[in-house]
Amino acid sequence: MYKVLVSDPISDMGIQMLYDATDVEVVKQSGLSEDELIAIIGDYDALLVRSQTKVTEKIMSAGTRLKVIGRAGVGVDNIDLEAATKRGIIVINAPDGNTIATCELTFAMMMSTARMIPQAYKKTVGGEWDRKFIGVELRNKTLGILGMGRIGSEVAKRAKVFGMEVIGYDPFLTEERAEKIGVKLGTVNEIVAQADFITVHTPLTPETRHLISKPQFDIMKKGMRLINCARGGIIDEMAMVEAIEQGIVAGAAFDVFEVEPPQQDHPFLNNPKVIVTPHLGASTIEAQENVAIDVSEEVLHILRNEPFKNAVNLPPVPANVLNILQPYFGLGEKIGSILGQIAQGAVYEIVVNYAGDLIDVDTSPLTRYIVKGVFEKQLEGLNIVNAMHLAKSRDVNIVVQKSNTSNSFTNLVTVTVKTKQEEKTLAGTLLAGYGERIVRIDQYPVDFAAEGNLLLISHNDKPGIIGRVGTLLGTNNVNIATMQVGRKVIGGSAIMVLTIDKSAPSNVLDELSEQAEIVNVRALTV
Ligand SMILES: NC(=O)C1=CN([C@@H]2O[C@H](COP(=O)(O)OP(=O)(O)OC[C@H]3O[C@@H](n4cnc5c(N)ncnc54)[C@H](O)[C@@H]3O)[C@@H](O)[C@H]2O)C=CC1
Ligand SMILES: O=C(O)CCC(=O)C(=O)O
Repeated sequence: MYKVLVSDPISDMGIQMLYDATDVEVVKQSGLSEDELIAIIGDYDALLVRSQTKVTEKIMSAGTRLKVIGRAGVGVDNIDLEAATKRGIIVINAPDGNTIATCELTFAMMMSTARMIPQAYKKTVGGEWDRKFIGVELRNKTLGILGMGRIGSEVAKRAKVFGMEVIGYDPFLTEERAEKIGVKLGTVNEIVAQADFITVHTPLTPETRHLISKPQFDIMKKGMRLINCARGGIIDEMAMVEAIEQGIVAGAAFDVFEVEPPQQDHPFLNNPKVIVTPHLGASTIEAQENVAIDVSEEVLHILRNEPFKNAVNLPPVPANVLNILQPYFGLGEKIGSILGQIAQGAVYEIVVNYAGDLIDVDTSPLTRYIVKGVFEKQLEGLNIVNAMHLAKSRDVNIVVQKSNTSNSFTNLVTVTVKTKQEEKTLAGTLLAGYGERIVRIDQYPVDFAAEGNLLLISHNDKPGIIGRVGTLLGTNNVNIATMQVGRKVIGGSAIMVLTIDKSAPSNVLDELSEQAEIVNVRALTV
């Protein structure tokens, strides 16, 4: 039974599939302190959070069973990603579910600051009939958008409908895409100098921290308005207060703060030109359901060892590449696993060669599976998130090669594992109608499906050996399911690959090793 802890308020409707899963127990407990979380996290396989829970390294190290942290939302700045990656904890988010909610809040904030709706509301309910709130129209104004991802692009579309001119900046925004959504491209400073309204939609990173600060306020159009529904700190709060005092900024609307919640004496809170909300961008019924559904689905996939898509601490794999590579993941892992079990000594290099169909795509996700396979019997807590990190931290050199030809195979994955004592090579392919096949061990051609208990016996190709191995296993009640013999030349060295129904006891392995003409015996499980 997998145990999932939900430590922030997350839509019950959205996580219904977790409640419904017969292999999952869900516990909801919000508002825990770090120490309280540390005390209980050891019982859980998954942790689901929004933005309140700060998932620190200490919490993760207490979470000895933790496989996945699910963030029901976009930003993962409340999760220590580096610590998660080191421990092999997969971090997933729900990047699409709250785009519209946040975009619509941004628009509401822009209109509110243009027409001073909250300020007017406050006076009206306070009994004052003040009609001096003269606002500005959005039509014919210039909107600058910093960060043209999901939310920024949706804001741009709506701004166009309101008759605004839109200038955008995003290092990944191409001219073609900008043209398609009717946005002019500009640099941060060009935007700052021209815009009547500016809204930011980037993550908070070292590059975006104080993206708008004193130098930008100095060149801003007087009387402009600013909106931040992304992350506190993208706009320098103190520099903005000064810019309001200097009449540069006529109004601002902030949903997010450098420190949340802000202190009672935060200068925004009693400034009549600043509208504030308590980080409500994603707070719609629809968005909360969407993100909870997305994150629950992914958590279930990860707990059940099924493929998943939104891991934040793994490089993204485009769908077209994933479609090509996914069928090879199992094969790659098995090749790695066999090599990891048969190679004697500490591995210092893994050489992977991709041939045939595989040479045209970025194969690094597949390489992760191979590396994971090599070390899976040696390193506890290893998974595809931390496999490369753990290999590199042990100074293992990973070399990836690609070749056009693959002899008679349409695709071929060949892996060599090097230790101080020896080099071992295995090649595998996906054969139409037959699935994953291992087709070479060292220099020997073979053909078998790597599954269950295997015996690899290196021997000299002499009459009677196969019979003796069969008899010895039979008399010890070890049933042989399949047998393959590979050799290069008659009478030379050869290899025997047996799949057996249960693992052979060590005395049987010793007896096998002692047989004349048998060079070595290696038992493994795949
Ligand atoms: N207030 C709230 O409740 C919510 C806030 N957010 C925040 O909004 C941010 C944006 O969300 P999405 O649009 O879904 O993310 P996204 O990943 O689709 O877009 C972010 C964009 O920022 C761009 N970017 C990164 N560095 C930049 C830089 N130095 N200058 C300009 N652009 C840069 C990226 O290229 C990307 O296109 C999130 O990172 C999150 O922090 C998201 C949802 C709700
Ligand atoms: O969960 C929330 O309400 C915050 C949403 C957010 O900031 C995000 O998704 O990045």
